Amino acid sequence: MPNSVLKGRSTRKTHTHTHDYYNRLSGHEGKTSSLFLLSLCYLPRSILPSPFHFHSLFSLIPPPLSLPLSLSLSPQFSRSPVSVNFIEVDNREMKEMNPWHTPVTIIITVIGVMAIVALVTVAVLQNRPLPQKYKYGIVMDAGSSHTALYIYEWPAEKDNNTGRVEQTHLCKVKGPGISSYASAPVKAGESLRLCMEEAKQWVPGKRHHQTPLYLGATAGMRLLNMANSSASDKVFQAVEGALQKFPFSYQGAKIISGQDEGAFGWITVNYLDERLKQGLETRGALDLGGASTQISFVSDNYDGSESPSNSVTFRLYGNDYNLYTHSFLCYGKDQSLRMMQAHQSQAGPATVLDPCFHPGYTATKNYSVLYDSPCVSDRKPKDAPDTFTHIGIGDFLQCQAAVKSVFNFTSCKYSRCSFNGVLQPLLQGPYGAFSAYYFVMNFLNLTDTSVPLEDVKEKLKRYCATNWDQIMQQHPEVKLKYLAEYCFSGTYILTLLTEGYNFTSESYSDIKFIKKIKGSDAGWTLGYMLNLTNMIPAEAPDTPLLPHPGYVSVVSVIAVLLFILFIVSLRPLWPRCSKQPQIV
Ligand SMILES: Nc1ccn([C@@H]2O[C@H](COP(=O)(O)OP(=O)(O)OP(=O)(O)O)[C@@H](O)[C@H]2O)c(=O)n1
Repeated sequence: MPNSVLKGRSTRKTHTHTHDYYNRLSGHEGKTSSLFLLSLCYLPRSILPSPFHFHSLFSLIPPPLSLPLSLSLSPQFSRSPVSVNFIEVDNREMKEMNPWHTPVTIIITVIGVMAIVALVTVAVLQNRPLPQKYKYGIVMDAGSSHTALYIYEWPAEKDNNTGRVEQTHLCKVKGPGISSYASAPVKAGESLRLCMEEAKQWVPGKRHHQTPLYLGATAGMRLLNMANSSASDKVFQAVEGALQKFPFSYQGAKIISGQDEGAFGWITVNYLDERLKQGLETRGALDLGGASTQISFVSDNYDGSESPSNSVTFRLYGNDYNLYTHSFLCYGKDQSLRMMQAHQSQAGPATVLDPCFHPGYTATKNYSVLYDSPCVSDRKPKDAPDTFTHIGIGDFLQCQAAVKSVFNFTSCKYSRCSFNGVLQPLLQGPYGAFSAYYFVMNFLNLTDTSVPLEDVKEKLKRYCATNWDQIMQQHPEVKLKYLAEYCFSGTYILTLLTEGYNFTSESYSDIKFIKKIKGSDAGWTLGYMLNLTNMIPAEAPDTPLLPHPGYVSVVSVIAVLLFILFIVSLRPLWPRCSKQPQIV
C-alpha cells in the first residue's frame, strides 16, 4: 500500500484533532475498533507475516465504524505520555485499494466461517451421547435353601457386545427353596409372587414384554428330582403357572446342571472383574451353596483330555478358555452337615454329642427329617428312635475330624484328585469364594486371607468353644438356625479348602471371600443370563477408534487449523501497516 495514502499532520494539530474526535466518539463503540487497529500495528514483527501498513487497517473496521476515517485513541491512550500522530485517510481511495472490501473476499470469508461452525456443530451434536435407555433381564435362582430374584440392566444400544450388564435389584423370596414345597407344589408358585410384583415396579412398564425372565433351579431341585421326579415336575408346573401370569418374556424354568452352575459362576466373576474383555489372567470361582459346592478354574495343567466331563471350553472376546469345573452334589453346607450327623448317628443313638456345636447347645431332632435327603437316606439306621437329643460340645479339633469323615480320599484313578475320586488339576490362583463361603467367613470375621491359616484355625477353635448362651447374647439379630451352625460351617469351609481342594498355608492367601463385585452379586445367575442372551461375544468387538470427547476434540482442532490455513491463504490480500507507524 503506497505511503501516499497516509496523510500525516503536525503533532500539535493531530493532538487537537484527536481530542475533537475523541469528544465526538466518546462512549462510542468506535473506541474499541480503533484500539484494535493500534494493537495490530504494535504486534511484534516476528508474528506478523509482512509489515503492516497502518493506514490499511482502517479498512478492517466495519463500514459504520471506519467513518469518519480518523483514528482516535481510547481514553487510556490519550492519557498516556505517549503522543500519537493523527492520521487521516481518504475513505474512497482506501476502499478501492483494499481487497477485503471486494464482495468475493467477503463471501468466501463468510462461507468459510459458516462451514467451520457447521462442521464443529455437526461433530458435537451428531456424536452427543443420547439419553441412556436400558434393557433388562430377570433371573431367579431357585436354590436349595431359598430363592432369589435378580434384575440386571444394560444400555439398550450396546446389548450385542460392549455395554456392561449390572445388577439393579435383588429380591429374596420369603420362605424356603422351591424344593421344600414337594408336598404342596402350589405354594412354591405362590411364594414367588411378591418378588415378581417387585420386579414389575423395577422394570419400566414399556420394557416388561421384552424383558426375558429365567428360572434356574440348583442342587435342591436336583436332589428332589433324584428322589421323586413327579414331585419335582409338579413344583415346576406350579412355578411356571405363577411366572407366566406376569408380563415379562418368560423363557422357562429348568434345573441347571452342576457343571453349568460352576461355569456360569466363573463367567460372572471374571465378567464383573473385566478379566474376560481385557484377556487378563482369570480368577477361579469357589461357590458354596446349601446342597452343592462348585470349584472352577483355568489351569495350565488341564487340557480336558483327562476326565473330559470336568472340561468346559469357551471362546470369549477372542480368547479361548479351557475351564476345569466340578460340582459336588451333597457337599453344600446344609447337606454336608446332614452327612456328618448321619455319620455321628449311624447306630441310631438317643443322644448325639456334636463337637461342631457350641457347649450348652441342646435341641431335639427328628431322625426322619435328618435322613430325608438322597445324600443320606441310604444310611438311615434301622432301629433308631424317632428323635434324638443333639448336644453341642464345641471342640474344633474333634469337629475337624468329624467333618473329614464326609470326604473320601482313598481312591483316585487320575493323576491327582480332590476327593471322592474326582480329578482336580494343580491349583492355579487367584480365586473368588462366594455365596456361603462369604456369609460364613464374614460372620466369623475371617475374610482376611493374609492372616496365617494357623491363626484362622486358632480363632475358630476359640469361637467353637464359646458357650451357646454367650453366642446368642452376642448376636441377637442373627437367625438361630444360622447362628447354631457357624462353628460347623467355618470348620467345614476350612476342611473343604485345605483337605478337599488342597489349598496350602501359602495358596490360602490366593482366595478372596467376596459377596459382590462392582455392585453385582457373585453367583451363577449373571453368567447364565449373559450366555442365554448372547451378551458375551466370541470375538473381541470392534471398538471406535476414538471415544466421543476425543472425536469432537479432533474435529474441532481440524476445523481451527483449517480456519487458520484459510486466513493464511489470503495473505496476499492482507492489509499492511506502514513501516513507520504514525504513532509517536
Ligand atoms: N447369612 C447367611 C445366609 C445364608 N447362609 C447359609 O448359606 C447357604 C445358602 O447359600 P446359597 O448360595 O444361597 O445356597 P442355595 O442357593 O440355597 O443352595 P444351592 O446352590 O446348593 O442350591 C445356606 O446353607 C444358608 O444356611 C448362612 O450361613 N448365613
